[in-house]
Amino acid sequence: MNDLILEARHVSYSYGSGETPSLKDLSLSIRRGRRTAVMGANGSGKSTFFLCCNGILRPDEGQIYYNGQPLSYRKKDLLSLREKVGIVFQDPDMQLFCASVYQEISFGPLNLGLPREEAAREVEAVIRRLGITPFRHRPAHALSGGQKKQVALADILVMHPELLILDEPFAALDPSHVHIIRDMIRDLEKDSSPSGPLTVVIATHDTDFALEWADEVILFSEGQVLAQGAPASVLTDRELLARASLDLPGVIKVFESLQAAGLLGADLPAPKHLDQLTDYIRHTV
Ligand SMILES: Nc1ncnc2c1ncn2[C@@H]1O[C@H](COP(=O)(O)OP(=O)(O)OP(=O)(O)O)[C@@H](O)[C@H]1O
Repeated sequence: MNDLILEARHVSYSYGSGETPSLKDLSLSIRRGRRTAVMGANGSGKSTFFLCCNGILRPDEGQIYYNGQPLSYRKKDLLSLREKVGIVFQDPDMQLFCASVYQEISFGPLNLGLPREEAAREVEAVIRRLGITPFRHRPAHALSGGQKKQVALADILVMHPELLILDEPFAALDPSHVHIIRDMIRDLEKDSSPSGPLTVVIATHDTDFALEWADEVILFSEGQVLAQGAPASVLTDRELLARASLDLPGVIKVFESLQAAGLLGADLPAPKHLDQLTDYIRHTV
């Protein structure tokens, strides 16, 4: 099986003739089963790239490859691609259109032709798993922003995608809903589809989350890839972060100031999260 689930080669895209291109000769690769964080300033092209990944947008130039094959834009092939590549949009209102939460989550499996009983089993399982039971019969438009995000994720997970793209899943959430969505994301590690482990791509501005969660980070700037690599190297590079309008992770700021004060060894590797930093301190004092 191809190690790369998705690859973009020299992709350019403009929303209209005469518009500044939103993607400019962009090339990147996403490895199967790896957790990838896509980061960059507002307007750097992340959402536009995602829309190219499931064929909603077609590049003006260049090519997207899925499982080693160039995307085909025939209707039948696009429907099949969209079963495999699920996008949870930044704004859940772009995604939710059925009368009730239950109908909303059932729509995909029924539309796919799953027998009613099997579809109901799948829907019940995802409703339980994502804690949607208390509002399962409410109309989607009457939910809070956090609840809508839970339903939007359920909508996609019930389809068992191979590649799951979450576009800024924490945007506009209060801290308790950020926790709920973070726990859901951690729980996704158990998921797999018949063709292998689930690959998750998340667009976020939260460098602490990316440092802890991701295996790989891709930085976007002005429609191009500025850097792609391990979180511990990309997210500790102040110059790269400044060019992508991102902050140094908080845990790295504290780590570096403890090193500068001589309280932690200069040779310690960057911690991935607070617990690791706490361990360093415990072993030093
Ligand atoms: N529907 C559209 N029509 C015209 N231009 C658009 C459209 N959507 C996005 N753009 C432009 O394309 C560029 C890239 O936008 P995009 O939404 O892909 O960036 P982003 O990195 O996802 O930003 P954000 O972090 O704010 O979500 C921006 O200049 C934006 O104004």
